[in-house]
Amino acid sequence: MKGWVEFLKRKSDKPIKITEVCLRDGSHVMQHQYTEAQVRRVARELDEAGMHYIEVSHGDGLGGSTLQYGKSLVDEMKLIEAAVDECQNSKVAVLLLPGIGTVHELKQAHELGASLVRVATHVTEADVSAQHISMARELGMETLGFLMMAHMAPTEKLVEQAKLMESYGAQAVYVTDSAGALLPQEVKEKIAALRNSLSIEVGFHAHNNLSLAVANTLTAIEEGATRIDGSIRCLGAGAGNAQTEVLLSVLDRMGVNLGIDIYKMMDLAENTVGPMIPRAQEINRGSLVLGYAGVYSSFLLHAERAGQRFGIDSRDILIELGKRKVVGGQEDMILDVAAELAKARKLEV
Ligand SMILES: CC[C@H](O)CC(=O)C(=O)O
Ligand SMILES: [Mn+2]
Repeated sequence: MKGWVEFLKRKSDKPIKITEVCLRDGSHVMQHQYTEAQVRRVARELDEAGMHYIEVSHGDGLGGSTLQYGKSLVDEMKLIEAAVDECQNSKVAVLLLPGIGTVHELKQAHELGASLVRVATHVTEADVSAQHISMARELGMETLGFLMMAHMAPTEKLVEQAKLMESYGAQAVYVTDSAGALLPQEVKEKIAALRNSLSIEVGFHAHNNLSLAVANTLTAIEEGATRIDGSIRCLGAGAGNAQTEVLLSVLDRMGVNLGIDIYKMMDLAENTVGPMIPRAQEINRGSLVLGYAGVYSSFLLHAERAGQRFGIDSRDILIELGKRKVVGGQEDMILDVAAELAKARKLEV
């Protein structure tokens, strides 16, 4: 494996940095009901294990605690403050989706000790991140761009959008595989294109809907991605992310030691996070079909309801929605598609 490590060094001179997202992406799974005690314990144990960054926010980012996105049990600012309080070395990160979170919340999180922000937009809408990226830089925060649903844009478009984020001041841009739909070859192509076109770091955020999260993350690293996300025990939306303790174990076997204690991560997964999760994170029919169709997890329930109403298999609805490249906020399309499919089938009979 020495060859692999040498190969990686040629791809990037920057060290790989891991962001643990269970306290943010996992908030979706916890239905935003994290208690302060849970956040304190997870943050403390991650810190003791040597985790580089710990992301803490509502699942939909700062300001996400609303009726529309799900109310948090505990104000996320309180949770951010608690995580900062527990961390001696790990840095606390936050997620911000312009339109959901505002500069006001960003300043508040920064005052409480969050030192890194990822400003997230749909993969074709980087232009809405300009103000938030520049404000975060003014605050002195590490500021990274996060291009969600990356499978929906051709590579040239992704590069164009990442360049916009770079021009606004982002210090890295992530390829975010929100639906867990990217295939290894696509990850390779997208990360390589960004590495060749940007002068900043490139990151990768995987989801495990097609059981490819760890494999895709290794491919991203091989292509020079240095900002990497994982969720311990797969505690992230849908089928979860690259399982952090598994990814770290594989990297260690490959000769890449990131200074994070693997035994401590395994124990944290087993004794702390496992018992906290409402039900085991698995790739069930729902998460699989979301990855297969390439649509947001918020569409699943609506598609199932529409399927029942129109007598159509919800998988057919989701696949058609994927083909039409629907984005979050276009949930009204679900009924249209279901009605169209039902009509077409009646005509066929
Ligand atoms: C809605 C925000 C989303 O959970 C961000 C993210 O982690 C992703 O797109 O994968
Ligand atoms: Mn995610």
